[in-house]
This record gives sequence, structure tokens and C-alpha cells, in this order.
Amino acid sequence: MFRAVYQIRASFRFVAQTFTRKTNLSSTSVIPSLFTNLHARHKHDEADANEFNKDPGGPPRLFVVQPRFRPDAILKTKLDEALNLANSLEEQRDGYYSTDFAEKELPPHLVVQNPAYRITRADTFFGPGTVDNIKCHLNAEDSKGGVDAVFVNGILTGIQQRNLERTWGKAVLDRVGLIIEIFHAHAQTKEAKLQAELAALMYKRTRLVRVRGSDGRFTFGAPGEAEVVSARGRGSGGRGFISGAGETELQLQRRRIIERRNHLLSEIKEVRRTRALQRASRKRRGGSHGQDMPTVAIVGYTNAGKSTLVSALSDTYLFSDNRMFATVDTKVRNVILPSGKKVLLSDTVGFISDLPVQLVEAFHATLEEVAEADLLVHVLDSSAPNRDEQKESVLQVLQQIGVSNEKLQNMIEVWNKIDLKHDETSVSEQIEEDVDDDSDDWLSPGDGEVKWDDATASFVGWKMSEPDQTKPNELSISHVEVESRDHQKDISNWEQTKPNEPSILVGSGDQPKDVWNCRGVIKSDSTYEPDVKTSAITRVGLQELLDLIDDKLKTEEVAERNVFERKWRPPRDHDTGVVVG
Ligand SMILES: Nc1nc2c(ncn2[C@@H]2O[C@H](COP(=O)(O)OP(=O)(O)OP(=O)(O)O)[C@@H](O)[C@H]2O)c(=O)[nH]1
Ligand SMILES: [Mg+2]
Repeated sequence: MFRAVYQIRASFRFVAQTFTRKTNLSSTSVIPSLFTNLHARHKHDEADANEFNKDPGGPPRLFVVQPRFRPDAILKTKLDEALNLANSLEEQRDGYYSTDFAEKELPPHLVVQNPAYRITRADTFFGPGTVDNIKCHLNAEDSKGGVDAVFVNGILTGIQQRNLERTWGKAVLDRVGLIIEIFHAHAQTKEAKLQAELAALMYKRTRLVRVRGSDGRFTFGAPGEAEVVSARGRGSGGRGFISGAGETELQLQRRRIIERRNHLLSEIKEVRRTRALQRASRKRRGGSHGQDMPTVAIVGYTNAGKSTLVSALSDTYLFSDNRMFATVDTKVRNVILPSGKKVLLSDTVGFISDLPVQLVEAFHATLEEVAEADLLVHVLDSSAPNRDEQKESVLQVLQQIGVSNEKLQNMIEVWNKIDLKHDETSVSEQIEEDVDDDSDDWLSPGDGEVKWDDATASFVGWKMSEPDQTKPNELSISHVEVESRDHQKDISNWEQTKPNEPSILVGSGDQPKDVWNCRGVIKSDSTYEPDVKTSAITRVGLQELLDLIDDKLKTEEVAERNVFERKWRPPRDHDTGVVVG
């Protein structure tokens, strides 16, 4: 239990130092950190310290809580990703990780009822049965050596996080928090470190909640030891009897965060200015005929193989690893294309579904470089079972950072890792189901029964729909008719096209209640082909990819020349050739 405190401290040290330095306040009084929380809790474990202190530099041990998804295939991919994320939180020492990722044991984990499909509790996210169930598992883990923190693969509010920490007696990280921590732990350059700190700061800002200490007074003190009320005062109304004092304190914390944020922004600006100058001179030096070298940005989901591909294409070394977000800093390499043209290949940070908005904002400048590249190459892991979903997530981020539609259309799509079988990367062999007190009474999205009906030559049946996020209490059952003769097709992707008025009401209270008649059409299977298939490891498809980059850049140049010519030619009347205006 104690062994990873050191590592967690390293991970969270930057926020603590920041505030101690800048505000003359201890970090605990400004932002309760995971480290502080762990430290407070472990103080009474000093007798055990030696037992768990054999490897003080080891990475933190996380217990993974994965909300359940249907069908099981989707759950498995989500769980695999959560386990990989949990194992990825580790800092390098002297340029190396202390453990080989492939040899790491799977973190302890538990699949629980998904609160998004029921009523998400404002105070604890999960229902009481699930909270207790997780607590039992954590107790069992404690008897085996313990875990340092719980990673809930969902998005928690500050209040939910605090309440869960208090109940479980462990630090709690949600998906956003863990991803931000991984970014910080993996950042190597000054620029990336500043950006990761900025993201962490903005995240912590949303976590400021008031708590009531053991003496009954309200404070922002150590989590896990106080009753959480709300960020705005007693209850949620914000007009509690001590709200005036609370507001002032809250404002103070916020102001300090803003001051630090402004300081970080100015430091980032300075670092970037220097880098931009270096980059510009590099582009000019390598260019020919007075033109700058074009930049090709390699983008994609984390772990798709971007760095390995850039290494292979440029015959240089770039760090690559199975850990997620192995690359947090942009690296640029020169490559000579088959035509003899020189280009800059830019390997950059990977994306993920639900990429925290704080990271997108903090890494804005880095991502802007991606948006401004002359050409984008989108690398996908062809063996990932959720390849389409990963592709969608990457496209969303690219749109979010302002990549033009034209660039997206011109983007080269690469399916990498073709040496691997589809789904070979899956790590979770078995999915352990929990036994919530009331879980059996519930239907989940994806539950249903659909049969082929010869008479109508269609699939007919019913199926639970995904909940409407704006109405989390309402679930619906859909009758489906699916137009397809292909019995083998996965009907989990069917799309509701024509919902009618609810025809029958079943259940009561917070039970599923609306029944909809609708007709569904199966989304077509992914029959599309990428532009190139590669294996960065075995070097298959690399030549083809270089040829394609060459072609695309030539087309770009021609298009640019045309624009240039159009811009400077005096406007003419087409028929007569007479200059007009
Ligand atoms: N089998 C196989 N493994 C590959 C291939 N390309 C990359 N890998 C492995 O996949 C893992 C991730 O590769 P990276 O190059 O670090 O992936 P990335 O996209 O840069 O990941 P992030 O930097 O985390 O976003 C590493 O263990 C690589 O060795 C490939 O073509 N085949
Ligand atoms: Mg990388």
C-alpha cells in the first residue's frame, strides 16, 4: 500500500510546488492533491512502511472500476483501454521506465453497473450497492498488499470524487484526471511539462469543493476526512449560513489558480516563440528553390504506432512504447521522398476518446501545429477491435482544433500493425462481473432479443436504447425491424430512424418506461479500405506511403500555384480577353 506513495508524490509534486512557490500557501490548502490524500491516509501505516517500501520508486497501483457496456465486445475494449491507461501512469527514471510494459500484471479491476443507464447519483456517481461492492473489493485488495488509488473509467464531478474518496478511504481518479496525470508523468520537454501542468491546474480548478472538517467548520482541507457539501455553500443553493465566508475563500483559491495560469501561459508563450524560430530556420534550411520544407503531421489514436512509423520512415530513433501517451512532445524528423523532395515529418501527441478539454486547451499551441501542417497522415491500429470508434475520436479532435475540411479530405489514412491479427492486442481475457444488490432487475442498453423473421424477411424484436444524456432517468425499449438478409451482421449498431410516439408504457418510477416502435437499419460494416496498409515493425507498406505523400504534396503544390496565379493575374473578360475593372 505504501510503496507507490513516492511515485504518486512525484506525479503530483508539480501542483504542490507551484502553489507553495507562488502563493506562499501549502498546496493542501489550495488544491487537495492525490498525494496529500494518500500521504494523510498512510501516515498511520508507518508500521507497515518497511513491508511496502521495498520499491519506493515503483509506479502507483490502481484499482480499475469499469462501468458496464453492452454488448460485451464493447465492454471488453473499454476495459482493455482502462487497464492500459492504469498501467501507463509511470514516470521515467534516468530515461527509462522501471518496468517493461509487457511484463506488467493487469491491475485489479471490477466491472460494475453503468450509472449512465440508470440514475447517476449526484453525490456518489454509483448507487449505494455498487459503492459498497467496490469497498469490499478494496478491502480484499488491502489484505493482499493494497492499492494506492481507484481509477473510475468515467467522468466524476468534484463532489462525487470527494465522497467516493471518503467512503473508500482511497484517492480516486476519474478518466480525465488519469489522462492528465499520464501526460504530466510522460512529458519530457519544458514545453510539454508546462502544458501538462496547465491542464492539471484547469482540471483542479473544477474540483474545488468545500468540505466540512471534523470540527464542523468549512474548509478546503484534506479530502476523505470531511463531509462534502457543495462548492457554493450548504446544500446546492449557494445561500448557506456561512456562504459569504466560503465564497471569499473559494474566490481566493480561484484567483490564485488564475494567477498561476497566466504565469504558465506566458512561460509557454516564451518557450514556443523560441521553438517557432528554430522550426522556421529548419524549414528554410532544408527547403529548395527558396521554398520552405513542407510539414507532414502524423496523427492518430494513442498507441496506433505513430512514433514507430516516423522512426521507420526517417531511419532515426523515436521513443515508442505500449504505454498510452508514450509521446507527449512533438518531434520532427527529415525525410527524403522518392521524388527527392525533402519534408518534415512531425510525430505528435496521440488522441483518445473523451480527450479532456483541459488538455486540448493547454496543448493548443502544439495541436495548432498539426492543424497548420501541409498534409496530415492518420495512423490507425488496424488490429484494434474498435478501430472505427478510434477513427471517429481522432476526427472529432482534429475538427475541434480547427483542421479545415479540405485538409481532412486530403488526409492519408494508414492502417498500421497489419502484421497483427485483428483484436490480438486485447488484454482482458475475462470480464469479472460484480453482483450489485439490484442489478438483476435492470435492463441495459444493448439488452434485447432480435430474431430473423422469414415472413417479413427482416429482423424483428426489441432492444434497449442508449439513454438520452439529458434525461438520464428515462430509458427506452425499441421494437426493431432490420432490413437485412444477413443473419451474421452485428445488429448492435442499428440506428433508430423513425421513432413514433411511445405506444405502451411499462414499469414505473425509475424503471425503464417508454416503449417505442421504430424501424432500424443496420449501419453498413466497415468495408472501406485505407489509402495504405503498413507494418512499421516489419517495414511493409512504407515505400507505398512515401509515394503517396509525394503525390499528395505535388497536387498541393499545383493547387497552390494555381491559387497564386489566379491571385495575381489581372481580372479579364473571358470571351474578349479584355482586362476589366
Ligand atoms: N506488431 C506491431 N507493433 C507495432 C507496430 N507499430 C507500432 N507497434 C508497437 O505499438 C506500440 C505503440 O507504438 P508507438 O509508436 O509508441 O505508438 P504511438 O502511436 O506513437 O503512441 P503514443 O505516442 O502513445 O500516442 C509499441 O509497442 C510498438 O512497438 C506494427 O506495425 N506492428
Ligand atoms: Mg508516440
